[in-house]
Amino acid sequence: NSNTKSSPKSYPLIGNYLSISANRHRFIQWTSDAVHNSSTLTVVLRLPFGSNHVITGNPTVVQHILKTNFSTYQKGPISHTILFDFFGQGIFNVDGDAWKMQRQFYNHVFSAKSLRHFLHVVETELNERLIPILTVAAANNTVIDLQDVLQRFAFDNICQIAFEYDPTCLIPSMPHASLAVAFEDAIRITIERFRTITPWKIKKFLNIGSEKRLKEAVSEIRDLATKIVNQRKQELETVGSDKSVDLLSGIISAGDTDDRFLMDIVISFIFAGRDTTSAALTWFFWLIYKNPRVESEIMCEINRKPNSDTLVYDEVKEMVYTHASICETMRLYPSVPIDGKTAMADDVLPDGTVVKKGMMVSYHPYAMGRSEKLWGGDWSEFRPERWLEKDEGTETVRFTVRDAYTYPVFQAGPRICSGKDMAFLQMKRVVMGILRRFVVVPVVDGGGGEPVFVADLTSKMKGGFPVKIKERKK
Ligand code: HEM
Repeated sequence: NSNTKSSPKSYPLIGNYLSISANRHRFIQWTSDAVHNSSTLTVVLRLPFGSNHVITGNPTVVQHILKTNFSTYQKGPISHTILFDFFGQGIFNVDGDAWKMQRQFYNHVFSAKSLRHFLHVVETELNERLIPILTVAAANNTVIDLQDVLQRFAFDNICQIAFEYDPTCLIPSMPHASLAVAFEDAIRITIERFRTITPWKIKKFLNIGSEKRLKEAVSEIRDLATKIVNQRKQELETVGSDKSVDLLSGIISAGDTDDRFLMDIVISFIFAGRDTTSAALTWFFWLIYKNPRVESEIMCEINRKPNSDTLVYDEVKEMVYTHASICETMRLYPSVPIDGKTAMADDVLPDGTVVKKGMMVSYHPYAMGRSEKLWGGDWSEFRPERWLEKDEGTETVRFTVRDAYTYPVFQAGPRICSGKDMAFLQMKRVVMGILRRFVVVPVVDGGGGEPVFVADLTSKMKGGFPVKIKERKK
């Protein structure tokens, strides 16, 4: 790429394979550096045997692939095959009519009415499960893994809203660890398929190594999905579909009862809901620990709210400073740090990069959030104020919406995350529920250390997030 000041070293036949392989475990940071080093914020990775992977952090290019030329940039057949064993025909792995159909159901599920119901589900899980667990941890001064706790919280939550099924992951005995590990392994191995040139199809055929593990993990996850599907079907037969607002009931009632497809829907939903909000919240608690001024501002906002266990929807919506702090967290640690499409036809990107049919073209929210060009010289500062604006006359603070293509943390365009509003509602309510009662103190010395960023598909802390919980002094 002629725009690149210092692009990764490329060799005939193998392209950038040596650099890619050496940086496989820090792929996100490495590609982020490469994007920053490019004057156009776009780089082309040369893959073995002449295929290329375009990675961009350029908002104009992002808009081009996610909106203007939406039909050219799809999931595509290669990605579909790689993801199929885990995601099947779920929304994350389909294009065209199959996508449109599922998208409509998701839109229905995330209507304002169901968001109100969802807030109620969050509050129940918060008051009956999360707060009691944190209370015990505070009383006993124990170290807990907050990343794990938040994932369990999100898992229970999403299953209840989407399928009216309660997997009871977040209870004091912390059960179902093997299911969580199965999810983790399945995602990691699936994503590794994109980043190795080891022929995973051969390993799969021979049922060896990581592919053997993937098969086991997927089978364990599908067992849970089958249980959920059967339970919903049975309940619909006895109770009828009138009262059900959940996603799965909607699809079953509309006449689609192919079990494999219903399971795919369950898996995609759990995936979307379990890892994304918990990843953002995990980094949020780390960043406010490092920035006590921000925590104090959030506390002022929380203390202005009525001190009740149940809050009305509008009260949670109005928490602008908390909202800004979560946006700021995801600028530095976007839950999905990189996300890819496949070009379905030859094209030229607005910055001049030539794209050939079949090439992967990814946008890189992690690189974008850390770009001086896009966020200015203070990009590394955690400063929620950059999302806020004061109304001159009234002195009220308002949230300012940023251009979705400069901040594509929820993707943008027609396939923008359909759970975005729900995600914010959940995250803000959890932040409020935890901070009103407790102070979260990361265990940095004596084993914890500074968190290490790792990303298979979502931005995690390597080895978890060990914290102590203290009761907040009134
Ligand atoms: C912090 C929270 C979240 C973030 C940052 C986030 C981010 C994203 C991103 C980047 C995509 C595009 C993925 C792709 O290329 O296929 C996406 C899609 C999607 N998200 Fe979220 N998400 C979040 C929470 C949620 C939640 C809680 C749900 C609800 C279960 C959800 C449901 C979906 C769905 C259904 C799609 C597919 C949309 C489509 O393809 O049309 N998300 N999200």
